[in-house]
Amino acid sequence: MPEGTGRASVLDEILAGVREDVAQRQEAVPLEQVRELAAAAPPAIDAYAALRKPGVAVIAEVKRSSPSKGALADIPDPAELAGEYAAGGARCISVLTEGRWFGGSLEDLAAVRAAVQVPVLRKDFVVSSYQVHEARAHGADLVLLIVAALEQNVLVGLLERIESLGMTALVEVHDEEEADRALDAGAQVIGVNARDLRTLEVDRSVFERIAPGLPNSVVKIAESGVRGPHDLIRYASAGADAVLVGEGLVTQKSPRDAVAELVNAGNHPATPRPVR
Ligand SMILES: O=P(O)(O)OC[C@@H](O)[C@@H](O)c1c[nH]c2ccccc12
Repeated sequence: MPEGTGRASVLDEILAGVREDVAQRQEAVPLEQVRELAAAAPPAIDAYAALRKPGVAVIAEVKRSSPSKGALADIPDPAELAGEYAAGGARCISVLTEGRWFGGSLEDLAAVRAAVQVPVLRKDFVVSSYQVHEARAHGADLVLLIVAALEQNVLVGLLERIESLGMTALVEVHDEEEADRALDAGAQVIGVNARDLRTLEVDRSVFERIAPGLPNSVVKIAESGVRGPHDLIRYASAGADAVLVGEGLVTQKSPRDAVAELVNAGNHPATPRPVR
């Protein structure tokens, strides 16, 4: 609990629910069984390589609702939406699998996996290796790890588990201290979230502050707050290899065109390239 507030942060509340839900799923399907399903899944796609290709990558997110905005879009068929995203040129698809606040599920992840060829991210509040095996069993290539939610030793353990299953960890940070922890843990793909998960406030300058301190070998992803091409260009100017976009796409009449517009901006000769 943050000092002096007397109330858990949003992140703490979300994590408490996630722990309950994981415990329930583990009752129903024991770890051993999920491990076997993960081992039997087709191999993960190399997301690091995909995100390092030229041009600013667009990671398009399947997101029904959020703690800050409530309901965003119904999304009756996540596979169809993911297909639209891929047709628009999305380099990667992010699928929220948290149910209580974001309206997602592992079924959404599996449906999206079956519908597209590009890497797929399990976007959730991962706190145990059970969830990492679940991610792989449902076809994930990338798994989000949120530094603010994890003790350092747990972060390191989960990152190793993700890599041991052939997947890539997207390690999310919100300040310099968290960025140092991500690098210490060995993160190769770092997402800077403009939204503070404790307060839900969006500050797009956070990426500009943190990105210059990250090594060139690290894939740098600007997360949240991309409303259109101008935000992508702003993040690209600060060194973003990729942007992760949810609300700005699910609320569009044509998510495919909206992705294509972002991809075009990211490929434009005037858009700054990341330094390698
Ligand atoms: O909808 P936006 O502002 O485009 O944001 C997308 C993504 O960055 C956001 O959904 C997100 C970033 N990190 C998270 C961690 C958990 C849940 C959600 C997120």
